[in-house]
Amino acid sequence: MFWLEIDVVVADEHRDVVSNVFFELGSGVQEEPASIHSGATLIRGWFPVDDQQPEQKVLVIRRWVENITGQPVRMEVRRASDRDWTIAWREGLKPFRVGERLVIKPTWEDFQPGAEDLVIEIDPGLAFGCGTHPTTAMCLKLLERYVRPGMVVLDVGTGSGILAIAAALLGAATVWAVDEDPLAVRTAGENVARHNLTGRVRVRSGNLLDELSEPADLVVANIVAEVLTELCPAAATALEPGGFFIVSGILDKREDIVRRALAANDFRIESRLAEGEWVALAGVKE
Ligand SMILES: C[S@@+](CC[C@H](N)C(=O)[O-])C[C@H]1O[C@@H](n2cnc3c(N)ncnc32)[C@H](O)[C@@H]1O
Repeated sequence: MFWLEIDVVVADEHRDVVSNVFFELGSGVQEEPASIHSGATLIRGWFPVDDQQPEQKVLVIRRWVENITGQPVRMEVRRASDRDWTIAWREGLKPFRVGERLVIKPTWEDFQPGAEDLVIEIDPGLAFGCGTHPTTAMCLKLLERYVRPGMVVLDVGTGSGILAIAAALLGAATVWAVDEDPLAVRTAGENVARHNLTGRVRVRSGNLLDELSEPADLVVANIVAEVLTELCPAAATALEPGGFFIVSGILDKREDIVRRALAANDFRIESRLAEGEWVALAGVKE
């Protein structure tokens, strides 16, 4: 594993959202005015990457940033010396509640649960998904609303595994947790094992949508809008009529393209949550 130092210049209006995404992708973040571009900010982050797959990490980061800015961005990428940015970041993270019953507890913090609480002990490690990002929190709330005991759930882009673990704690019989990033697959596997859920939550690389051996009752994906639209046809095939597709990672200005792709694949939108610029939708397969 090594670190990449990445600079990106964005208009000031996008500064907070891009910084937040850098943070959630496991990076420390520095911001400074980009002097040659008035009204623009240079955002610098340090990202841990797998030795085999640096280009993939850069591609994921680029997708996120361009999804926010709505246009191609110039990114400068350098290899950086080791530094443990995760330590300062970890200190800020405390147990917190999402929805009615779910509690997110960082592994290194203490928490006394109530009788009804479902505690997700998470170490995001090098993957997205410590629960603080609005898109993750909204997916958790929608899972609470839609997961029923015995369901087969597919979590596409599992990151830290947080949504897959939540689905299992909410009663899903089988959860497939998949990600194209090998660091996420490793981190999710560790988080699932910590909950003794390895029998019910199966972590795999890839997206599995095309090769699932049994129909799913619910698919959840917290990925940028463009990727969600690409996933819609396969999600429609994986789900029986009446099945649910929960999607987030959608900026409000991109909501239209996701709604269109859902409608084109016979999903009727049943729930919409919004927080800041982010949107989550739940569709039912007709
Ligand atoms: C924003 S993170 C979501 C993590 C977690 N599910 C959450 O809600 O906090 C998106 C994840 O999707 C993965 N990903 C992106 N495109 C994918 C695809 N086409 N198939 C599988 N995984 C994908 C990324 O590697 C990343 O781990």
